[in-house]
Amino acid sequence: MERAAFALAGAVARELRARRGRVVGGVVVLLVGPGNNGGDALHAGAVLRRRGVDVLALALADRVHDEGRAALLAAGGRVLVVDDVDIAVDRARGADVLVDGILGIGARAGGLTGGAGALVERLDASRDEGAPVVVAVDTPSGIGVDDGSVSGPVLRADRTVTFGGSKPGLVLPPAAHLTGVLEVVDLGLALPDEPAVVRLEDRDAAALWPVPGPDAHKYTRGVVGVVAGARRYPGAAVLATSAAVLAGVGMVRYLGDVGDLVVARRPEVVVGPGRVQAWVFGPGVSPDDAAQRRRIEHAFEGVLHRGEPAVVDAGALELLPEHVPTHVVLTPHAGELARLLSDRGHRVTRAEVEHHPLRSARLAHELTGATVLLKGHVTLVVGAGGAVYAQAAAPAWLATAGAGDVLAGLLGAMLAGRADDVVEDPTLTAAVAAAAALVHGRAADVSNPGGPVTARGVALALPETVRALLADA
Ligand SMILES: NC(=O)C1=CN([C@@H]2O[C@H](COP(=O)(O)OP(=O)(O)OC[C@H]3O[C@@H](n4cnc5c(N)ncnc54)[C@H](O)[C@@H]3O)[C@@H](O)[C@H]2O)[C@@H](O)CC1
Ligand SMILES: Nc1ncnc2c1ncn2[C@@H]1O[C@H](COP(=O)(O)OP(=O)(O)O)[C@@H](O)[C@H]1O
Ligand SMILES: [K+]
Repeated sequence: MERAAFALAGAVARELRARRGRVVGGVVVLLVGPGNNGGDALHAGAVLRRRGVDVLALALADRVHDEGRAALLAAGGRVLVVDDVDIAVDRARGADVLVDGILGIGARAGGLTGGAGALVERLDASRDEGAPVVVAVDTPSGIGVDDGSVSGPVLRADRTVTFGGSKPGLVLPPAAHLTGVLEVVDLGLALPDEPAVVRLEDRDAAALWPVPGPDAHKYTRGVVGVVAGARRYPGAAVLATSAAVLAGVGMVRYLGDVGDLVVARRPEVVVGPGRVQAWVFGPGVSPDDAAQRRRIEHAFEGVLHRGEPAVVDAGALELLPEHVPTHVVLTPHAGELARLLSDRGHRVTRAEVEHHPLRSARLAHELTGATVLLKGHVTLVVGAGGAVYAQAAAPAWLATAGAGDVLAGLLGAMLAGRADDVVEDPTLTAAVAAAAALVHGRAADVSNPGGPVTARGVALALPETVRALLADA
């Protein structure tokens, strides 16, 4: 606990220096709950008090960590037992830094209730320019530590100082939005080898990228077959094929009704059937389009019997066979996932998927056998053996029509390049899908850092994004 408290005090001191230029004379208010999480906050408060910081602990439980409380008082800090929420709000608002030590990994489901819940709700509703910086101890209090669920009020943190190792809830939506900058403090504890939820870094994505060897030719690099678009939605075909071409693949084949347009925009694309190593089904396809429907149903034969990997997006999700291998990747957004689950007897709404994205993606994986990539601000991937990835590299500007078509084409190219590998190693598909989400988000930033992006711009930025990723690895 001592090590945790020192690291936490260090993080708070840095925030004080950033806000006021100096640590001495800063005002820190600790929100203290009943357990060790509150104990960490109190011990950190004692360290800060000895550095000349004015520290007030608001005790939000009948009893708080005895040793921590004694340490803070011995250092000259103050403890106020909260029985009036108005007074607590007033004190908390006067702080430079608020330390959220209400609950950590011991939090039960159901979120913050009582005085703590009321206080947090009031504080979160009044965050303006001058509001205190919030540093969460271990986790923002009240989140679902194992599944990222949010079932009550949570004080959004600017920074979370977490101990021993990251926790699933800190990277899973919706709680991931409440974490702020994540700082992991190594306490030298023995932790399980594999964290339950993985976020790939740039160098992981680089290692997964299908880089052609010196003796490569177009068929060894892989051919991706794209069944997308219709007279009504020709753009989806252009975007999906463009992304596949620009991600780098041996060849892109297009099957559909708008081949002329696709070739006019991307002369590299070959129109018509032939051997492929991986498929992209669905962008811009409506399930009532009989011709595209036939093409997709026919191509699924290859997926089921010849082991061809596939990306199943948008309109093709409704054509998914009952059960498919894990080298099939579904790429729904929350609305499409709600539809897919409802069609299979689990009635859920889009809002329910957004509230419980991990549970929903897991259920879809269990029901279909497919690897499931659920798109959103944090993109989740659930694959073979229940492996979970959570990628959050994308700017919100990426939420624009056609961006999903680009992701489908990009992922199809990656799967075509590693088709044998993903069939041989079922766990690889989810990693490749997570890498595609990472590259997609990075490409949005590369196309126009900090500003609006277009789906076409994201596709055009893929070559530069991949080059930089490989160069830095
Ligand atoms: N486990 C470890 O190895 C370490 C833990 N540390 C700290 O200890 C924390 C965990 O401590 P605890 O296990 O004491 O758990 P917490 O401090 O998270 O809280 C547990 C207490 O809160 C109550 N409680 C739980 N959910 C509640 C809810 N929804 N509403 C009201 N009351 C609720 C419980 O009855 C219990 O009294 C970590 O988050 C971290 O800050 C650190 O000191 C470092 C090492
Ligand atoms: N708030 C957000 N922040 C970052 N990325 C987002 C956000 N919302 C959506 N995205 C991403 O934008 C893309 C949108 O895809 P999708 O919903 O399929 O759109 P479309 O079908 O029009 O192409 C997905 O890759 C998704 O992960
Ligand atoms: K906390």
